[in-house]
Amino acid sequence: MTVETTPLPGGVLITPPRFADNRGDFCETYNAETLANSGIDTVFIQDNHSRSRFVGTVRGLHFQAPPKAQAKLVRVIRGRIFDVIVDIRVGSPHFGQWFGVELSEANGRQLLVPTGFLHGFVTREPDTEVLYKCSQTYSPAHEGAVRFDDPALNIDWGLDGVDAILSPKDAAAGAWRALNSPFTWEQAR
Ligand SMILES: Cc1cn([C@H]2C[C@H](O)[C@@H](COP(=O)(O)OP(=O)(O)O[C@H]3O[C@@H](C)C(=O)[C@@H](O)[C@H]3O)O2)c(=O)[nH]c1=O
Repeated sequence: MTVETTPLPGGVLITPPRFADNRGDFCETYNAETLANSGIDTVFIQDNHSRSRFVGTVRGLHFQAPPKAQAKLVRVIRGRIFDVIVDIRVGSPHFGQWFGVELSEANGRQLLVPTGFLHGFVTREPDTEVLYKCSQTYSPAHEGAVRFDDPALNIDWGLDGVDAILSPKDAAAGAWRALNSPFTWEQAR
């Protein structure tokens, strides 16, 4: 398993090995023990699967507030996404900074999204399917969102002229400057 840090401490890229033979290939997509050996001991209690029909579908930027804050382990089983995290831990030296990476069926990469981050992605292929594990269950009462294209965040989604497709909820998401983040850097350390 390859474990790579990202410019945002806590955000980690994980690539489990694939073993190919004449039948195809095999991969352990999740192994708690292997992850723990790399210092990742997050307990995941919910699995999600989203399917997006069109290129340019944006889901995000989302978080859940404590006590329902979620860490997520994100991967793609069909197609491609550009997956984005934003540090919203007040007092963090990286507060307001974003990091994005392509996750695809082909590259088998997984992004660990820690608590204290916004998360969102844009699809780069039609019929893209994303699987992710969550460390907390879904709680609409604790949900928060920030507009994905807020100029203050200046995220390069790579849309290249493609119109973003959003849920009504995401289209109505608030501005970055209006976010009252419930996360602090101190708690995260
Ligand atoms: C996220 C979620 C949604 N739902 C329901 C609510 C709604 O009817 C439908 C679609 O929900 P949403 O529009 O919130 O789905 P979506 O926009 O895909 O939301 C997800 O986006 C990505 C980026 C994340 O990081 C996730 O944590 C989650 O926020 O599914 C659940 O039942 N459980 C869940 O865990």
